Amino acid sequence: MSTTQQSSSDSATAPVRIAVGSQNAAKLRAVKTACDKIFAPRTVEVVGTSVSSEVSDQPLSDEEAMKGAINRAKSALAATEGAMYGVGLEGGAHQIGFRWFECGWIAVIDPSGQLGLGTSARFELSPKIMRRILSGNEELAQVMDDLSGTKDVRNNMGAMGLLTNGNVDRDVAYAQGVHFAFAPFVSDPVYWV
Ligand SMILES: O=c1[nH]c(=O)c2ncn([C@@H]3O[C@H](COP(=O)(O)OP(=O)(O)OP(=O)(O)O)[C@@H](O)[C@H]3O)c2[nH]1
Repeated sequence: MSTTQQSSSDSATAPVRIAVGSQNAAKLRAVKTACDKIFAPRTVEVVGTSVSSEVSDQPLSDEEAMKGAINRAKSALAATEGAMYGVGLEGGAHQIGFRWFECGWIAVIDPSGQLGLGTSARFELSPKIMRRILSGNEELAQVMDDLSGTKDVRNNMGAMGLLTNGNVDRDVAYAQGVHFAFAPFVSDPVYWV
């Protein structure tokens, strides 16, 4: 076997390394679940790094949450040697009429700078929760920990899990958003160019 054949077959069997801009366990589970499907039968290695989102701890618009996801994806890719993609996930609230909702924004970036964006499904934030977020400098995770009497909801089932009685946990909802953010990289280019 020639050297060229050897190295191309090695790269085809090496794990696909995905850099994630967070060490949040629910976010890492979401990326692993989605990427195992996207890249099957190849093995996927998810590397989580703590990076700054460069937006507020509790984004209050889709635009801000999307920006946070992009910033995280770029920083994760730059920080992780050998990564094929950087992924950023950012939870954020947004207002529609008089009501408030939360969803996760997901950004995927490759070394050429190509960007894909997606979101999880969204859920409604009650006026009781929003009053605390808007008036008290609290982020959603703190309010949910306090109201549920549990600790570290953000890394586990998330507000999504608490509000659906565990039927749609944060990692499950975010995994769908990861699939949508990978769409430009995995679907027929006829839809994009
Ligand atoms: O969309 C969501 N679905 C959920 O089920 C959920 N449960 C808690 N939160 C909270 O929403 C705020 C922004 O999220 P966030 O991405 O900025 O931060 P995070 O602290 O969770 O992770 P990270 O900053 O360590 O990566 C933070 O208070 C999160 O904890 C959720 N958001």
